[in-house]
Amino acid sequence: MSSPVAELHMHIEGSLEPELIFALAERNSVQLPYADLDDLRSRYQFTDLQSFLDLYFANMQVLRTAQDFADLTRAYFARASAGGVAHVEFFFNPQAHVNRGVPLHDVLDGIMDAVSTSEREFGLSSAAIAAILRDRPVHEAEEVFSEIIRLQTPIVGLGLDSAEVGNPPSLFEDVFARARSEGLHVVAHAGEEGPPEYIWQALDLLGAERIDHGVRALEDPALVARLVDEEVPLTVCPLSNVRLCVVDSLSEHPLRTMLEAGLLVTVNSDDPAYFGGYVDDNFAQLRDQLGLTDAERDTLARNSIKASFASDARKAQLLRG
Ligand SMILES: Nc1ncnc2[nH]cnc12
Ligand SMILES: [Zn+2]
Repeated sequence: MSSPVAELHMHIEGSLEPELIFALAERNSVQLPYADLDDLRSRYQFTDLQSFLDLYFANMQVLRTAQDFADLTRAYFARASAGGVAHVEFFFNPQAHVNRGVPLHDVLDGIMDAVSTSEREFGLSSAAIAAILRDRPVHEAEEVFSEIIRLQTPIVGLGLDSAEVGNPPSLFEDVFARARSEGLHVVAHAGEEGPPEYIWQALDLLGAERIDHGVRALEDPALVARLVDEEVPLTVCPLSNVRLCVVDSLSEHPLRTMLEAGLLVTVNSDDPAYFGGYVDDNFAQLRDQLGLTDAERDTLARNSIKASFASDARKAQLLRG
């Protein structure tokens, strides 16, 4: 029996499986531009982050009600738990829903309803991180964040995602400062497609406690030294990196190099419905294609628990297995 894992980098909207897209389209009378499931699946071929984001945002149009968000979140919890995930901190993109007319409280009610029962229903502790769309105007981020706070939503943190290049962390200093002053954890996607400079900014300007992806840190030895020294976790997503052409293949993935450099690396699924698998699939394919050993898997599992925002008591429980 392998040790339990915490998943720290996944987007709940990225767990929207093709079957659920069709079921929700039917439930909500949404006309899909796909003939059938095969037609939809044939589009899951990406050349870069933006080509994926276009489909990701298009498909989430089927999410309309609090029940839809609760069903989506519970479907992910069930699948993650079956794959050995014992704790999850997941992203959701409030702007992506509010901007197309879904009331924020419906998004939050649905997601938080699933979070509130995850331990009882799935044996999985869970927490939600609101992620800001970095390719949208800064004022929009500030407005949606204010509303989340006004509604006293029990999120655990604020994150930053979407199209990276040309949208540096520096733009969002103020909203991240507010999040920290509200006592929230802060994390940011950086160094996926964007340069190491964006990782420096995420650390220095946003106060990011974890870097999501961060694979391009390897291009900057001074940055690697800092990340090692300060034990900043990197939430790496191997299958995502292959599917978005960040790396050429899993066998060439820098995960082992990162571990050997002393970085606090974790393995995550990012958008599992789009990238060919959940956390357990990532580990299985790393074993088969990168030769990941059981000892390396255990290190990665322990890293994920250490890097989580779970309470010390919950961390100790998870580490005991
Ligand atoms: N891999 C990723 N990078 C940036 N934004 C995202 N949103 C969903 N998946 C993402
Ligand atoms: Zn991501």
